[in-house]
Amino acid sequence: MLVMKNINKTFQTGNIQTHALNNFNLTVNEGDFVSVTGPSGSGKTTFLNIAGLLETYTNGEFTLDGKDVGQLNDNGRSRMRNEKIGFVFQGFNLIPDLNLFDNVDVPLRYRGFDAKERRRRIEENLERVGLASRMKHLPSQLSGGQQQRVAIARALATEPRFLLADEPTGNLDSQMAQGVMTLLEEINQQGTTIIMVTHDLELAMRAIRTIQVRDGRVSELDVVAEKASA
Ligand SMILES: Nc1ncnc2c1ncn2[C@@H]1O[C@H](COP(=O)(O)OP(=O)(O)OP(=O)(O)O)[C@@H](O)[C@H]1O
Repeated sequence: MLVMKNINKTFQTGNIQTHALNNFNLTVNEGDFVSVTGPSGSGKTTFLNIAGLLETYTNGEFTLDGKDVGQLNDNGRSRMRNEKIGFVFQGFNLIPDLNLFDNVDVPLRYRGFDAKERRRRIEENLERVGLASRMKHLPSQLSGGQQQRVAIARALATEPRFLLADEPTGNLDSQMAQGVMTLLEEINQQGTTIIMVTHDLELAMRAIRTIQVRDGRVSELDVVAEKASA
């Protein structure tokens, strides 16, 4: 469970202060699929980076699975991030010289799993995203949608509780975007909590909850959840 209470984030650039988050409040429960929409510059990526422990916040309360994130130092944050969080980005961020197997292996090597366990996780997760038969291919030999699937397999290989996705379909045409969204829904149904930033309202509305960020705060909550239970 992720709880943010009155989170503020101010960036200082020279003399200019930017209040990226202003008393941002959000609770994300285990098993949620939350989509985050809102205008450009409203604070969506800042929120996601704080939620994913990539960035610190200026003040407020943030607890992740009951742990007070504000009490953690850099090492503590990294450990928690490695343990609990997987990321998917708009640009896939695959390593071009490595085949799919080796791309998914990167975070597993980093985490120190033995070769047998790594192989099990790589095969299982490439299977999950429908690319088990392409393990020896390079990213450049795949479509954009397939590359994003590999990035999702890589994120899932460490078995994170939370999958955070920043515009995961932003580089994909509509059909591929729908396919990636369907995959994310399956992953969510299998138990991973997902938070996804997107400009695509149609995709956003497919999530269990849709929130809108405006001027660094949550302005509207649970449109879809209300609709679904109506
Ligand atoms: N490292 C930084 N230094 C200074 N200002 C920043 C930094 N990162 C973000 N900002 C500012 O914080 C505000 C929120 O940015 P953020 O990237 O979170 O918005 P966003 O909603 O994700 O936008 P977009 O939809 O365009 O990606 C913006 O005004 C942005 O310029």
